[in-house]
Amino acid sequence: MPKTALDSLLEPLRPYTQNTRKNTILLTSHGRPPWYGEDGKPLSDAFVIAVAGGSASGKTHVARQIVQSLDSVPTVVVLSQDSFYNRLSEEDVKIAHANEFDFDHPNSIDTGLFASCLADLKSCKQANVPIYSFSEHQRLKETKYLYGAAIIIVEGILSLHDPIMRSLYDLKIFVQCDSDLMLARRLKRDVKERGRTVEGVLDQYLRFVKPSYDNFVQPSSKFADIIVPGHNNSVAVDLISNHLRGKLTARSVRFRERMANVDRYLPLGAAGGTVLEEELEGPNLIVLPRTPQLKGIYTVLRDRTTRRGEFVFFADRLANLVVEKSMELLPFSPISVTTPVGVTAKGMKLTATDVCGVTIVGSGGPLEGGLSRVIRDVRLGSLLIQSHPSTGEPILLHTMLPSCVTDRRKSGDAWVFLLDAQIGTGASALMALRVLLDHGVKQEHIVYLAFIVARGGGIRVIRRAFPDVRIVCGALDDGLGEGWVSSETGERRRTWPIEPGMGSIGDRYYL
Ligand SMILES: Nc1ncnc2c1ncn2[C@@H]1O[C@H](COP(=O)(O)OP(=O)(O)O)[C@@H](O)[C@H]1O
Ligand SMILES: Nc1ccn([C@@H]2O[C@H](COP(=O)(O)O)[C@@H](O)[C@H]2O)c(=O)n1
Repeated sequence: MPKTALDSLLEPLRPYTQNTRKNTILLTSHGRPPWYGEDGKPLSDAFVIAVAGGSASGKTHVARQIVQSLDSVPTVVVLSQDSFYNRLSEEDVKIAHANEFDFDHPNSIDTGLFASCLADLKSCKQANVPIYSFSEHQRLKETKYLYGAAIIIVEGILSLHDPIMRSLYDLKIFVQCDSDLMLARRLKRDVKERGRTVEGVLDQYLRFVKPSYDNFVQPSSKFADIIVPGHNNSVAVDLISNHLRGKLTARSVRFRERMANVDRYLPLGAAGGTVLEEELEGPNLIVLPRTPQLKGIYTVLRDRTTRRGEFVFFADRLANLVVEKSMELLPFSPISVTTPVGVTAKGMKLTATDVCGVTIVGSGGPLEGGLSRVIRDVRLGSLLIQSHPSTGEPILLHTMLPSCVTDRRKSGDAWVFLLDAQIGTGASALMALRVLLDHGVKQEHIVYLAFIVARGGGIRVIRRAFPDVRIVCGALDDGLGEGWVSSETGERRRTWPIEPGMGSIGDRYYL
């Protein structure tokens, strides 16, 4: 297949986005296009496929083949039932080591946790999935953070057994394999990969694996939409992959252009521009006061002849001002301190504990220094959002978020400064905000920091979609122009630069 501009963009990220552990595979193949509408709400759930079948029937093989043949679609996650074995007591671990524990009975699975992780991933939220060790017969302490799947493949012997799990699937597959072949494969695999002896494997097979297969696994095949053979199944996998591709194409959205031209379809109302101004100047859009000092900074930054060193100096000054202004939005409480002369002085202390910054890579960088200068040791994360070379739509290529955001127990209390130098069409901003909300961060705990926000355009869409998000910016610019750019491969696409603007702030700051 010829290499596209997007392939080149993704190449350096490959090692970070592929995890081929048996338990969970996260494969971010070609970036994630918008998964929500202009109202900011998710448009559709992730597509969930269940692959059931006996032990060593080839479920993982089928799941991996599907992942491989879907290399051109956004994000595919394989979620294995193995990750959800119940936590065992010390006593039960000993029983398991003596080959006396029944890991094939439905009661051995923490179905509640399995279903809630799957429901979260399906509804586009993150999940912290357990990691299982077959040699220790136990869940490890660490969990695997998963987020952003467009397709989820659930794989496990009992994945079609439970009715709640079944209600979460969009496509149900059963891998039908000859019993002798399954036993032969299992013997080979368990001795080689799971540290078992031949006698142990045969004993476990006769006592637990085979009875469970007959009582629970095979009967669950009646719920399957498709029965796939356990060998020579490449034709079946091709058919399934084509079906999935069709489903995803039907779900793709394009709306950067609509956001850029929002004023044409979102009427301003009878009073002309009045509605626009009201929409802009609500209490949650805070613009720095236009002092001569601030105007001076903007003059240098807007001037195309300003050299890089000077640009960086003034951008850093502006970053400090924007960050300090945004600090007013955090919760403080009164405290007293004793001064060096022994007198009590009343003061204020920041009460929010989990405060972090999330940078939109490239554009948000200049604000990152400002945040680090104002909040000592602030935790920082990043989102890599780029424009697709041919459609121009934002695509989410990588997320690296601070633990207070990725951990569901903390994200509801976290305060996040989203750092992005400018909001133009607002398409990337909408995506970044959706990512934070998917993680459970509250709208009212998000402060979007920008040097420039363009009037009209996407800011109106963002304010309508997420009215409680606070936006702090240095200036409101006139609006958006129209232009064209060419990618490395010669693909031409439309752009909407902010006017008067500062050009590409990230490029001028870093290059
Ligand atoms: N279609 C197939 N053709 C050849 N070998 C296969 C096929 N499916 C599975 N295998 C082999 O069988 C073994 C068990 O397969 P796996 O997919 O891990 O089973 P399961 O996940 O159902 O336990 C592996 O060594 C795998 O390479
Ligand atoms: N500690 C454990 C847990 C599970 N098993 C066996 O794994 C089989 C399911 O995994 P597959 O990859 O084969 O689907 C199941 O049949 C359990 O007997 C185990 O041996 N030890």
